[in-house]
Amino acid sequence: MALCGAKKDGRELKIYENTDELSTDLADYIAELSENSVKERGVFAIALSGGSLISLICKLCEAPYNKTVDWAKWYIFWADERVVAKSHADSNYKLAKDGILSKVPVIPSHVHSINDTVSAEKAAEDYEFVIRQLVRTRVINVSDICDCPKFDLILLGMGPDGHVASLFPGHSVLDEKELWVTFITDSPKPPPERITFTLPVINSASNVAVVVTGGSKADAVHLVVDDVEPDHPSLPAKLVQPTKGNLVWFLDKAAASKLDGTKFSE
Ligand SMILES: O=C1O[C@H](COP(=O)(O)O)[C@@H](O)[C@H](O)[C@H]1O
Repeated sequence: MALCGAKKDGRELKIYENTDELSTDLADYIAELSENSVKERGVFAIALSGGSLISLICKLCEAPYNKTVDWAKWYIFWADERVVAKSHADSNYKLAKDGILSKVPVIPSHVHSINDTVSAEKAAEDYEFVIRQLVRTRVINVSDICDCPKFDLILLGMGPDGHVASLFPGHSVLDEKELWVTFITDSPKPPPERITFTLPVINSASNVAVVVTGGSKADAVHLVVDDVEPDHPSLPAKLVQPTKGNLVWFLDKAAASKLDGTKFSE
């Protein structure tokens, strides 16, 4: 059961004793959003991240979710991707394919990975083009307040430096306002070439979940959630603030260990 503490800035915090409890609740959360979205729109457009997130959502491959989730209605995207071959160990697509997508009955044509045969710049352009086509046909919903897609759910991890997707602290792409998908060639975390959703796209989603585990991220969680040094040079995770959507942070106790006096109730 989560030890929950409401926090400011519209962030709901869910804190768990361990990653096993977190994974179970996260699977429930995703399954419920999927069910609601399929009821309302007939489809579920979800964007994944890479890294530790994938092992934390693996329970979706197990009972009851493997049978109860309407996998054929899922359209799958990546909030960020490393520009490497899809078969490369660094590929976020490969991580999700091996960990989840190969184990559940998603429709292969609904899985929208990047073009891995072109430059980072072209891969970002191509990916935005694909998303624009799917917005036109409303497979992906559209924001009613800005020119942005409105994903049903974007799942993000966070690095110890506060990066989310491939939006790194102090990087100029944090200021991108027009593009939906952009690229970097100087990622401080290898590999250097990546594509990423921009902040306007992340902040237009109906639901955003930031999933963070481990003591190595406790300082960053504290800086972001407790809003330490409000004028601190932008920590990307702090800039994740959906305009109209819901924002939930899933934390294990280790990641939450440096939060200021949060009161928890079971
Ligand atoms: O490089 C990346 O890092 C972040 C965080 O990864 P984690 O293993 O520390 O959870 C990840 O969310 C992103 O998708 C990935 O490309």
